[in-house]
Amino acid sequence: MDDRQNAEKLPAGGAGDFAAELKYQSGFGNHFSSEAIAGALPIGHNNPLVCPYGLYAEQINGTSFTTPRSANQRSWLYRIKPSVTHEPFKARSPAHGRLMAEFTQSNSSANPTQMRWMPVEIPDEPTDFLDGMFTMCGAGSSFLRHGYALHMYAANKSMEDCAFCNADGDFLVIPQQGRLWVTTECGKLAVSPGDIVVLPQGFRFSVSLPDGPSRGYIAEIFGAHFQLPELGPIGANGLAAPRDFLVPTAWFEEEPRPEYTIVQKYGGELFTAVQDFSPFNVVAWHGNYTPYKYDLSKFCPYNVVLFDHADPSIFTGLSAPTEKPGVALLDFLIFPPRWFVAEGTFRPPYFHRNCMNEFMGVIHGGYEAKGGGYPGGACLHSCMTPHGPDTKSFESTIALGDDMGPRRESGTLSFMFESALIPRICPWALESPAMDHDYLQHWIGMKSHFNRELTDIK
Ligand SMILES: O=C(O)Cc1cc(O)ccc1O
Ligand SMILES: [Fe+2]
Repeated sequence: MDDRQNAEKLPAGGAGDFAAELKYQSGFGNHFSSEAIAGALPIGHNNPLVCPYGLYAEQINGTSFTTPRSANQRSWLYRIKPSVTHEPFKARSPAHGRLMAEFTQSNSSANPTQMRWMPVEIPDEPTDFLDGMFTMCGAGSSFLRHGYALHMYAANKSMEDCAFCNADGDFLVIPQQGRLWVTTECGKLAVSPGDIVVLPQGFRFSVSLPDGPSRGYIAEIFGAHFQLPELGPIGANGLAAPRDFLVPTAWFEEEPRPEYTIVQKYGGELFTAVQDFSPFNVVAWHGNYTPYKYDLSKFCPYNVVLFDHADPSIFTGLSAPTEKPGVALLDFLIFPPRWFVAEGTFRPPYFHRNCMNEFMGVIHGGYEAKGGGYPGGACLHSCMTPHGPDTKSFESTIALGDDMGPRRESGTLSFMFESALIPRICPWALESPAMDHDYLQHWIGMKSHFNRELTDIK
């Protein structure tokens, strides 16, 4: 339990601190409701002729109107001014240049090589969350509502007088260094390394960096939303529990904001629209389409208790499905601190070739295979590209022989995204100074242990 109790969380800060005052609602996919002023939420009516306090009613739909009820997602926001009250959208100048939402032969590369990137440098020049984001790889198209993009970010300053709105897809953000204070239309979320936050398509949000230098990972999915995985024979409990997902409570600001900019990502390009008020003017809301956060230390891992190595799908925290049962558009797998107890078993991740595509990152500590990993770095093993324990891990595991005993891997937290869609790599990711060109060296020197006399398995 020690990692969970001592989970590295930064102090909450003093009076007036963003995080200290926050209240959340708990649950996954619930029909939530919240009001910042008592009586602001119309009861028994979504769209009254006149809303309480003269608020405007506005619906945000995260699924088509006609999506079956079990998957339908929408919320009603009661706001001081409607979102439409803004100047025309214009292409942002300068253009961003390192974001992609449609992966084609002309803008990105097919490359099956095992790839690893060292931890990303945080820039010296003032850079906010939006400008600090860059796409690493992805597949499919936002326009066709099928695919994903994997981004990283490295930033050092808060977004000011501007909110981001992603029309392309849902973001799942994984801070690795530095807290994120995220203001959304549904309220505020304080997110620390070790937490994740999901910002669904279309919600306006602004990110402050209370710790300055910050970096992390962002997965974006087009045309799907994350769900909790089925538990099958695991039973009714285990892995990520619905009640550990936290949803904000209504918070609003009403002061005029003469030059407030909405930056809309649409087809991977950025557009800006100026308005004279804050988009965070929602006094009350209700619905099941909301941002949410999750503390990864709450994840309850299951695994083998006698022998062999479970497939990593046992670590699925959230899953965005395709139309094929059991085939993910993007699974999010959590590798938390845990016990290794399997007897007579080669415990590190096995040698593997997968029809799926695997992208990994490290939040803290290391990862026991593939030349280790570094916090803030990343690696990609695409469809059918071999990977597995590096020479050193293989030899040292074999050398330990039978008497490994139960061993606790502490102080570690890493994750993997797994997708059926083959990623294309962005040119700036291939040319990045963080690219580890020696990655394959980790498997050099694997020697043959083939011996016709060795007939028993241990
Ligand atoms: O390290 C990896 O690449 C991920 C991974 C984990 C695991 O437990 C088994 C196979 C596998 O590919
Ligand atoms: Fe794998």
